[in-house]
Amino acid sequence: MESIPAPLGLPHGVVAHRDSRPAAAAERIDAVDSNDVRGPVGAPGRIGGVATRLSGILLAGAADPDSAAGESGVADGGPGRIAGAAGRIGGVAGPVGGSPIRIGGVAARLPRALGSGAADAVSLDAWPGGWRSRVRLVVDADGRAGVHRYRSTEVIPDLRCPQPMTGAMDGLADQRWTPGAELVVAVDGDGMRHLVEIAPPEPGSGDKRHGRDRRGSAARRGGDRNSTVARRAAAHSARAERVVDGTGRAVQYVSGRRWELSATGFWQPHYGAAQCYSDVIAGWSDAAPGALTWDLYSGVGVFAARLADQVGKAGAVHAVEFARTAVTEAKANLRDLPWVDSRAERVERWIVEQPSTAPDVVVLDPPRAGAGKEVVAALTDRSPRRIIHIGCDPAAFARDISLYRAAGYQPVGLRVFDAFPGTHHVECLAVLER
Ligand SMILES: C[S@@+](CC[C@H](N)C(=O)[O-])C[C@H]1O[C@@H](n2cnc3c(N)ncnc32)[C@H](O)[C@@H]1O
Repeated sequence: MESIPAPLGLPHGVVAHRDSRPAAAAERIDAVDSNDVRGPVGAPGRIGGVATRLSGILLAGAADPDSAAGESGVADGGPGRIAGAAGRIGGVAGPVGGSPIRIGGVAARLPRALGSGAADAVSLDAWPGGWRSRVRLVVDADGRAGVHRYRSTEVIPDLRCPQPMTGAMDGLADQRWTPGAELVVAVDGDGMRHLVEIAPPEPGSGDKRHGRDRRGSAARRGGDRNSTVARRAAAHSARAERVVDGTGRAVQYVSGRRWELSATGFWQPHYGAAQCYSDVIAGWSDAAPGALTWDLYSGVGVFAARLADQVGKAGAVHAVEFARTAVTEAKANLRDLPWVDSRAERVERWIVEQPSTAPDVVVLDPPRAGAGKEVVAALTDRSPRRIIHIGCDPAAFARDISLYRAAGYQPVGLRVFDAFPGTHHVECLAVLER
């Protein structure tokens, strides 16, 4: 287990009120009041319960690979607060008020739950004004941009939020948009803001988000992997996009390499995350020249590029991603690295078709619900020397790690990043070996 000191003193002193819960990574949080940030708009529940629940989920998830993500079976720990600034993940200062329950406990318990040593829990850099480079908004019947009320389709036309990067939301509240549309705001690596309006879904297109209260059963359980994927696919399918600001083509940089991608495509939302994770991965992977490596759930190939640098042209990187646009963009952005093979396939289908030849290093960065049993089983059957697994939901992450452990892999390094300040999500990265 490597040991890297945790930087303290985040500029964002995020303290949650006891009468709210922390927002999820994709959720907007309520307006800042001095040092306080409230949870998602209209969310019930108590903050102390959330911290306890998270810890419980980690422990339950690690112990039981079948345990469901979400809130089931974990006790509410009563009132408490998540500590601010120095008390965040990996911090040493105590909580600001009352209870010892704090998010730092999550990081402290994570390695125990995973059977590893102490986590190196650090924060991504933050600058005053916000960390979020990607924001997705909805438009209400009156054409006002806003966000959904927690677990509801009701649109709250209030854009005050401390998360977005400076300037990202400028002017949006003053304009009227197409009712039922979505707005994507992306601030790219050149500091350019791109604003894209995505047309409302066609009636009967399969996108139920505007017709169904998200308090439905799947949402209540946290959503299952397939329904989430299907819903997102439907949400993105064949909806006209209108570029309102910028070019609609975001330019991003990682380790001196330039990417150009659709502003509505996936990029790590914290402006510093792609570089940060890619550095951790490059440090851990240590792939030899000529080695075979896989980048699963590869997006536009940010991690594939780092693996490609290590294995060189005598090696191979298989990058697997199901979003066709992202794969087209990966091919274009990595065209000088022809030993990267970018494929538009579902990981769960692709992986079972691979020969038993052991890859040297495999990087997995699945969506929030995690990789799951089938993928982990197929992967561990092929006995890679090293697996690097990434997840922003500690519960799903712990469940996946427990699956690796059951297959004989152990975490030998673990990093936790507070990549979504003001939310209960943290980015967890583990490197595992047999
Ligand atoms: C968390 S993102 C990571 C992307 C990339 N690693 C990065 O850092 O930019 C997860 C990616 O997995 C893709 N994805 C989700 N489910 C998938 C599946 N079943 N098979 C292949 N790709 C999938 C999504 O489209 C998304 O690009």
